[in-house]
Amino acid sequence: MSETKKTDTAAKAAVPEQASAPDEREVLLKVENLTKHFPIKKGILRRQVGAVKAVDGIDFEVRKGETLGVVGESGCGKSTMGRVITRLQDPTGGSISFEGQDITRLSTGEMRPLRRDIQMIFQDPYGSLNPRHTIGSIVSAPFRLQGVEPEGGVKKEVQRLLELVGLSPEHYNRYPHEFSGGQRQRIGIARALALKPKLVVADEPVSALDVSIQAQVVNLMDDLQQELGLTYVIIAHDLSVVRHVSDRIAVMYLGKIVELADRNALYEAPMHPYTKALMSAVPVPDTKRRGQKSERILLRGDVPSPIAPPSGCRFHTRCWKATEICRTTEPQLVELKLGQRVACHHPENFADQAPQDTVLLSAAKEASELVPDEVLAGEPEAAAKSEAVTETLPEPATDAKPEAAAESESATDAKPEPAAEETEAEPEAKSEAEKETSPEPEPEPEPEPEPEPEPEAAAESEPEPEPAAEPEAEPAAEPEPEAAPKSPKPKGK
Ligand SMILES: Nc1ncnc2c1ncn2[C@@H]1O[C@H](COP(=O)(O)OP(=O)(O)OP(=O)(O)O)[C@@H](O)[C@H]1O
Repeated sequence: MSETKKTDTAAKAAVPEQASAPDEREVLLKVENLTKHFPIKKGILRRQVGAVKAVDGIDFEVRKGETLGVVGESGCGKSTMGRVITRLQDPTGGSISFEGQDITRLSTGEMRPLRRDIQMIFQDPYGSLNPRHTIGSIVSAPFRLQGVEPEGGVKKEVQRLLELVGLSPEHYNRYPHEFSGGQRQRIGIARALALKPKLVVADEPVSALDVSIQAQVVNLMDDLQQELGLTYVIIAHDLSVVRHVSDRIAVMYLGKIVELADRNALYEAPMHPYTKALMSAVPVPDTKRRGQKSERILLRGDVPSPIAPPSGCRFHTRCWKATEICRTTEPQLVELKLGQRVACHHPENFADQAPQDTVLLSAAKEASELVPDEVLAGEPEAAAKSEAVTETLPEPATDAKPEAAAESESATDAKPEPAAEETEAEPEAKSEAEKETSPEPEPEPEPEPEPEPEPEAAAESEPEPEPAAEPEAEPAAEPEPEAAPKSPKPKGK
């Protein structure tokens, strides 16, 4: 992350103002038109009757040393995207290249050497560590699986890794249940870093943690990035975590990227209405802005089903600016400002892309509501209603579509649930995905299928003696390590 800062500073000196310099760093990961559809099968013959379009044509790239944040509501396909780009799941279509090598269709065996370079950190620090294995065994699994003998021996290296993530080398022989959530996540991070990966995909790395611990883990990841030159893709369901750590942010909605921009551009002038609505969910800690007028955007309605996404722009059913073109024509993700790609016919903070199309869809008039903070503050029910909602920054005047903007003074309930039909989707596929993250106390050591970065899979292959009974050690091994700063360090500061 410091590298980013240095790059930015150098770039600013070299290019004319206003255009933030294009990032010249080498592309590490490139994803083109990536899709992942889970088939829905019915009947005795298990005929395919549809598909959950979890990821439905996304393009992005990640440069060496940068952090790409991926945000979006639950069910928009973030985790699926993470599992597909790490090749824990096979894509349905599109391409993934890592360091210029096409890895889209590599077999398990062909992927094995690349497992060292591409690692994943999982959301659930309780579920992702095998409770029957010691910390030493868990963190050393990648060495065993890859047949790597670190200099000085595995034990010494594991103890060094434990220290690196702020744990004590003495923890080597302890079991996961002896640790707090934050400590467990550190163990997961140590395991992910064991083979010095180039790319780390972190799927909601802190959302299962207590708020007071979240900042410690975020700061740890930040420090490790600087120390080890890591490249991160960090997945989160809201903007408050990724805003501190990301260089660029991709906003996903129903399997698509709707906006991809530098962090600052996204925060200062979001262009997609959905980004704006999401941002209205981020509390504004900035004291300078506290006194200013702010309002919350309440999105109405649920996220539509990824089985049958809406035509045209997928957000049109919940967008307060939607016109006929939004219903009929899918907007492409295009770079409207330098470093800011948006898929919208009527973007915020920019000229309208379809100025001739001015008649709002009737649904748009009720799609959302802007509720001033004062109103919410004064009305308990209104405040309760807006639980899932946010504060938005004072809206910069929308140059395009003033009527639409005016119409947009209406409200929404954010955070809908994924469609119920989804549960019907291909059970085998689902269980495969679950396998990846569930800890499941396996009966006995199984033959190792492949050196997946996947924790349990890795841990399970361990032919270790099981503790006869859960070791009756004192519960919390230790208080959270080192007094880390309470709040995440803003990136680039
Ligand atoms: N293995 C699977 N089989 C069938 N459908 C799946 C599978 N995995 C995910 N899905 C569906 O794909 C869609 C996207 O799910 P995904 O978990 O990627 O979303 P997400 O944005 O990460 O959500 P969350 O933040 O809740 O994890 C959802 O509708 C989900 O039900």
